[in-house]
Amino acid sequence: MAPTTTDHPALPALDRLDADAIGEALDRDGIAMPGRLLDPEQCAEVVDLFDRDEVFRSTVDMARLSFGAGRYRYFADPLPPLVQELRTRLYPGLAAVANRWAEALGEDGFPTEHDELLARCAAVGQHRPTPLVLRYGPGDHNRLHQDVYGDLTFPLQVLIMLSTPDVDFTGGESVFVEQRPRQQSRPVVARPGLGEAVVFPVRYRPHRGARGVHRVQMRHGVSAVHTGRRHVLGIIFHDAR
Ligand SMILES: O=C(O)CCC(=O)C(=O)O
Ligand SMILES: [Fe+2]
Repeated sequence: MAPTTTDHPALPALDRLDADAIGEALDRDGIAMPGRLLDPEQCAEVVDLFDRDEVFRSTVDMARLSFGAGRYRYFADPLPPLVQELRTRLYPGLAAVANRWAEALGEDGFPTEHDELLARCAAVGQHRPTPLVLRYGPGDHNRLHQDVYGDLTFPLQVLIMLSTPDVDFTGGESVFVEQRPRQQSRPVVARPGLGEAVVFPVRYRPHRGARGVHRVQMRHGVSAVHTGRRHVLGIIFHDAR
């Protein structure tokens, strides 16, 4: 079992996360930026994993699938300890937000602990881990998409920037597009710094409008990297079919 203590020295920032503030930012802005979760050495550690074939279960050439351009790799089980700990410890606070959303939308809720979510995924045939690392070079980009991997979708995900914007790369903004019923799309752009996280909806979030609560759909992607290399760690909480 990976450590799940709340005082693990490797990730002190996780102890300071404020789930209420994250929920408020998501409701207001569509995304939340809770600050730096990984220090520069930890970012470098995850980037270095990218070239180690044995820690990944599969690799996607984004151009081949018309997803954009660049490469990403899904970690194999067991996840590297840092990734495992991020996924396990980020989950409970986000589950509180997810459950508030589920209630607003009249949907089924989610368990309070991540291992229980994984058990539910396994029960519907979703066994394969979804955390991934993405690498983009000049011209590479990621088309707007939603990270759905089966019937069971946990509604929030997290990306962590592993490179330093304007130093390691230029361009490559994280782009989010919201779609409300009968409205034009709303773009949101994030430029997380090294080690910083962005929390965002996988598919949609509830919004209370004049006619009651409705779903605001969201897709995310990345604008073209102009120069250098951009690495990102993606933490998706449900497993894949
Ligand atoms: O590279 C990014 O900023 C986004 C990566 C992505 O699609 C994800 O984390 O799900
Ligand atoms: Fe994604």
